[in-house]
Amino acid sequence: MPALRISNLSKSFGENRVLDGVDLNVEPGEFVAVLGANGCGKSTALRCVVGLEQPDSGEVDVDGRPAMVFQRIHLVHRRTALDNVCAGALGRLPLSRSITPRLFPRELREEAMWCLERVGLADHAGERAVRLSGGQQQRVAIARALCQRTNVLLADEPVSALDPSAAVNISELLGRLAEEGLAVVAVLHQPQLATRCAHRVVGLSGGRVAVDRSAAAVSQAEVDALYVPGGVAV
Ligand SMILES: Nc1ncnc2c1ncn2[C@@H]1O[C@H](COP(=O)(O)OP(=O)(O)OP(=O)(O)O)[C@@H](O)[C@H]1O
Repeated sequence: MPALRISNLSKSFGENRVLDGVDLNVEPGEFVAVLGANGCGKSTALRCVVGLEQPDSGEVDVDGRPAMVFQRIHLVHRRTALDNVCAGALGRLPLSRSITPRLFPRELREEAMWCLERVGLADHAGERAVRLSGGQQQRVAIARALCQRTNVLLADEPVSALDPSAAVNISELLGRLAEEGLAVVAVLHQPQLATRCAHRVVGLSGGRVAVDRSAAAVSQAEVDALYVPGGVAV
């Protein structure tokens, strides 16, 4: 059964019909990269999934609550990596345990440590976020999303602010997390990273899914057509 099911999703901003019947199913264990030209609605689609936008019509079914990471990494800079990851659990902690990080329960700290291990950053747990590199900060943000105990991880341009090597590392990490059982959907602006690291490539164009293929099968012409103004995949 899909961990994420998007059916006939439509969304307009005024006269601008951004999404016009988007369908997408993502299974546990799958890493789907979403491609498409600027303004084609990639972020809007993800934002509809997490509830940051209200769709006009269509349905979104998620197994549990989705978690999302962004291009701009919103960490509390003066706190440690571990405290930032613990913050992923704030939604399920009683207020009295969440006001100050010193009150984070021991079990939560252990869970957060495990999340840091999964993203390969356990040895930086005690470091303040501000001292970490961009790639390391994005790992912390991903660990924080894992600490939300999500089954569906969404990432909106998670590597756009990173240098090429960090971008590959984070994309490969998303692939590994999918292989551990998460459903992962990431908006990428680098088609070559999508075909290298994702299992499936979905291209949006004209408000719809124009390409939906395994990363191994998608052609360069199909990808190129997504970036032609008004273009439709070949
Ligand atoms: N809150 C909003 N109000 C009005 N228009 C919006 C709003 N959010 C997005 N849009 C418009 O919807 C369209 C799709 O935006 P969206 O950010 O989803 O595109 P995108 O594919 O993620 O683009 P990019 O690759 O540039 O990030 C754009 O024309 C954008 O200006």
